[in-house]
Amino acid sequence: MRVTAKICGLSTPETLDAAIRGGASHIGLNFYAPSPRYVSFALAERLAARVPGHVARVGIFVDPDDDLLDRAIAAGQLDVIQLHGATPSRTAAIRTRFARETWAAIAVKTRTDLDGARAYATAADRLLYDAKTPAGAALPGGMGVRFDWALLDGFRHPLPWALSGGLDLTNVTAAIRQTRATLVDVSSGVETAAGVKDVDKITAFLKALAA
Ligand SMILES: O=C(O)c1ccccc1N[C@@H]1O[C@H](COP(=O)(O)O)[C@@H](O)[C@H]1O
Repeated sequence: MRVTAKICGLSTPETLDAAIRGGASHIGLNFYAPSPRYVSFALAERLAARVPGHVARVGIFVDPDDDLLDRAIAAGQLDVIQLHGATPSRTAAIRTRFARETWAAIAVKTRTDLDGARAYATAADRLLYDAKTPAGAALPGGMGVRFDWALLDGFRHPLPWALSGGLDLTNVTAAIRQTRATLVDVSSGVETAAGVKDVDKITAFLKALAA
């Protein structure tokens, strides 16, 4: 079973290049202003220009308006829109309007949260199961929180999916073995501090997938 990875929240050429060199299938550019991984349109444009055609550029958004999406898609040459906090109807509208592969992030803590994924079956192209961050947390993702992967046991996925939330070098192999994920997504697990990606951590994480 081949497993691919999205390295999310990249904001420097060095770490972006490490993700590409290491074989990431997707790279993520974060357009949520409160995030420590936020990239301006100008930076997104410079980073996107370094990404070869076989690597998909994913934009991360939290309930974005159309203007932000317009500008970010152009700047980041985005192939994929990753939505946090968007309702199924808004997700479907974005997918139709922008004609991009669209991922719905599902914030998971309980089986009921997971069941909520079904509402996106005709709205999105892929589900990103991510851990629900604590009430009052500054961000809806990117906080290194993981959910109980056993919740995925026997779940009938309504769409292709990816596993996210608190993954790192120490747990990604077990996560794949347990969930049978074929696409994993990591952000804080390849950082030395919030928003500071690390070339060696990115390289080691991607190497673990190839082993
Ligand atoms: O990373 C962020 O700052 C962020 C902000 C707003 C929404 C999502 C965000 N990150 C996404 O969260 C998941 C998991 O991150 P982690 O590996 O647990 O740190 C990942 O998909 C990021 O795209």
